[in-house]
Parts: sequence; structure tokens; C-alpha cells
Amino acid sequence: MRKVVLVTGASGGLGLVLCERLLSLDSQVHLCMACRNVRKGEAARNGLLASHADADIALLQLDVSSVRSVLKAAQEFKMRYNRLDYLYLNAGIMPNPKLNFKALFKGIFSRNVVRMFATADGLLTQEDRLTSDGLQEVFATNIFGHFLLTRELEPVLCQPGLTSQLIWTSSNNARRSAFSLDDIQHKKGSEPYSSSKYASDLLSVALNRHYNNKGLYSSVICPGVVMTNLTYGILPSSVWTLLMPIMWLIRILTNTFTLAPYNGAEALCWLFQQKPESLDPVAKYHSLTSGMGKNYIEARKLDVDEDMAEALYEKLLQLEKKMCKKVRNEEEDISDPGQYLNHNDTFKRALHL
Ligand SMILES: NC(=O)C1=CN([C@@H]2O[C@H](COP(=O)(O)OP(=O)(O)OC[C@H]3O[C@@H](n4cnc5c(N)ncnc54)[C@H](OP(=O)(O)O)[C@@H]3O)[C@@H](O)[C@H]2O)C=CC1
Ligand SMILES: CC(C)=CCC[C@@H](C)[C@H]1CC[C@H]2C3=C(CC[C@]12C)[C@@]1(C)CCC(=O)[C@@H](C)[C@@H]1CC3
Repeated sequence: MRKVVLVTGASGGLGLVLCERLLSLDSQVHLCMACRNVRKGEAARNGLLASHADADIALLQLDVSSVRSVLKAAQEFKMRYNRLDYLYLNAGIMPNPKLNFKALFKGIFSRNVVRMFATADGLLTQEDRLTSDGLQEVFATNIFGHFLLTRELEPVLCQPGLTSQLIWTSSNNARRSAFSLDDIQHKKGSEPYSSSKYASDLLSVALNRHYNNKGLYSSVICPGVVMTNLTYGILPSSVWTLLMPIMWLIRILTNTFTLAPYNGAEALCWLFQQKPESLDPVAKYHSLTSGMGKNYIEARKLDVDEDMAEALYEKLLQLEKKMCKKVRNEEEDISDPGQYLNHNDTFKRALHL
């Protein structure tokens, strides 16, 4: 049976390279590229078709930060396909990143230099903003939209007699201390990216607990430090040009500097080839590249506890209920314009107009 794969954030960076590598691994796959920008998506699809002319590649318009868009895209997907074997939850943002140069300089001369370059702990802050749904954008994009998508796609993911995989693109920057159960959207702090990536680690553990018995298995990966639009956004391009030789030198010190998106996608591709039942539900699978340029995978235990994972899962279920109700109410209001006229009449009468 031909496998169906859905990749979010497929228009560029790791997502696009993943699509290319998946088509090389299995030319029979039904690939669905979920992209928020249709033009960018079409250009990416055409690029793939240039090297894989017979491939079955479809586009799905999806802005994961918008509840309405997620509900619509999931509906569309379920009309087009009756199964989903792999769901890559890859789209992600790190808006307005600020690099702490003082911490960087101090770190370079400390014992923790290798760790600092691998995780960026204490180096980066971001300025988050609100989506039109009133959610924090980093949380909505990196976590909540993907959670909602998974829940909406449950009928195609959980088919009797079949297994399927959820694969989250997490990060080495995921940090327990940046996350709080009292503030899952990270409204108060300045490290929404670290918080959202830690939340994806927690959520993956909780999803395994709730869905393994339905044949759905969740894993998290870290692609290492990869040069994509996300990383290029941290510094001006002229500074990156100067830094690139140093970045290549750092690769000798730390295998997490995978740098090329092809290398970063290694763990994503490796998971595509594994039996989901054989995977560790509390491991993060890291893409690593040796100083000689050899790619390999390493599984490391996640820094999570089950109770915290469960508590986050419950909070996300509550938020899902609230947001879906809100969107459906808004839709009813739009499809019943008569009620506005009635409101208007009441309003006018109240003002004796
Ligand atoms: N680069 C790195 O070093 C690392 C990256 N990661 C993670 O890898 C993932 C991919 O990032 P990367 O390829 O590096 O970055 P890119 O910025 O190159 O790609 C991000 C992708 O996500 C899409 N996207 C962003 N926001 C939304 C949205 N609201 N709805 C739908 N799609 C959206 C982008 O679409 P568009 O083209 O329209 O902008 C793009 O396709 C992210 O989750 C990131 O956090 C993790 C660790 C390290
Ligand atoms: C090479 C020199 C001297 C300076 C570069 C410093 C930073 C720009 C660089 C150091 C560690 C990097 C890093 C990331 C981005 C670029 C750095 C901050 C990430 C935050 C990118 C996204 C992720 O998800 C993390 C895993 C990366 C962690 C390390």
C-alpha cells in the first residue's frame, strides 16, 4: 500500500529538504506539502517535480497559527485521503530574535562553550506577538496549531490495523526552566521559542500515552544547528558571511552543527524508515554530523516527567475546546446575518431612533 505523508512548513528550510529526501527514499509515496503561502508552496512543489517527475505531490494551504485555517485544512485533507501514515509537525518560528553578545563573549571563554554553541542557552530572547485568535504566536505556531491538527486528523491517523507516526521538529534549545504550566503560552517571559520546544517534548510523551493503543506513535527530533531562514534571521546577512568560516570550524568541536538542511533532516528521514513500535517514547532523536561530514543519529533521554506532560495535555484539550467553540460561533454569526439586523433594531429601539 502506498504511504501518505503530510509535512507542515514544507515550503522551505528543513521541511522542503525533508520532502526531497522522502521522495528519494520512496518514489511511491503520496506526499502532501502543507504551506501557509500558496505561491511559495507551488514554487517548492515545482522544484521537487523537476527532479521527481512521476511523484505524487499535493499542496495543502495551512497556516498553523490560525485555528480556522487548521480546521479547514484538516477537513480538506480528510476529503482527499482516507489514511495518513506520517505527520511531520515541522513548521516553526522564532520571531524577532535578539542575540545577547555579552553572554556570547563570556561563554566563548568558559568551560561551557561547546554546550552554549549546541543549545544557545542564555544567548537568545524573542519578542512574541498575538495572533488574530488572541494566542501568543510562537505557542500557536510551534505547538497549539499542530496539536489541533493532530486531533482533527485522528480519524485518518488512527485506522484499525494500521500504525502511524507523528514526528515533531523540536530543538536543543528546548529548556524546562523556560516553560511553566501556569503560563503555557509564555505570555510573561522572553524565551517563547525555548518554551514552545520544551512543550513539544512534553506533548509528544503525553500523546504516546493516549494514542499508542490506537496505533499512533509520537517522536521528537532535533536537527542540530541548521542554516535556514530561521537562523539567518538572528543576525544581519553581512555578519553571517563573516561568521560562516567560524561556524564550519565549530563543527569540529560539536557534532550538533549539522549546518546543511540535508544533514539536519537526517533524523526526520531515519524515523520514516523505523517501525514505530520499536521507538523510545521518551527519547529525542538527534541529527548529528561528524567533523568529517558523516551524518548519524543519536537517541537521548528527554528531560520530562509524565505528570507534567499529562497536565500540559489537559490544558491543551481545554484550550482546543474553547478555541473551536469560539471559531464555530463566529462562523454561525457570519452565516446568519439576520441576527445582526435584529441586534441593530434592538439597538436603535433602545436609543429611540
Ligand atoms: N534551523 C535550525 O537550526 C533549527 C530549526 N528547528 C526547527 O525546525 C523547524 C523548521 O525550521 P527551519 O527549516 O529551520 O526554518 P525555516 O524558517 O526555513 O522554515 C520554517 C517553515 O515553517 C513555515 N511556517 C512558519 N510559520 C508558519 C505558519 N504559521 N503556518 C504554516 N507554516 C509556517 C515556513 O513557511 P514560510 O515559507 O511561509 O515562511 C517554513 O516553511 C522549526 O520547527 C524550527 O523550530 C529546530 C532546531 C534547529
Ligand atoms: C560563531 C559565532 C562566533 C557566533 C554565532 C553565535 C550564534 C548566532 C549561534 C550560536 C549558537 C547558535 C544556535 C542557534 C542559532 C545560532 C546560534 C545562536 C539555534 C538557536 C537555532 C535554532 C535552534 O533551535 C537551536 C537548536 C539552535 C541552538 C544554537
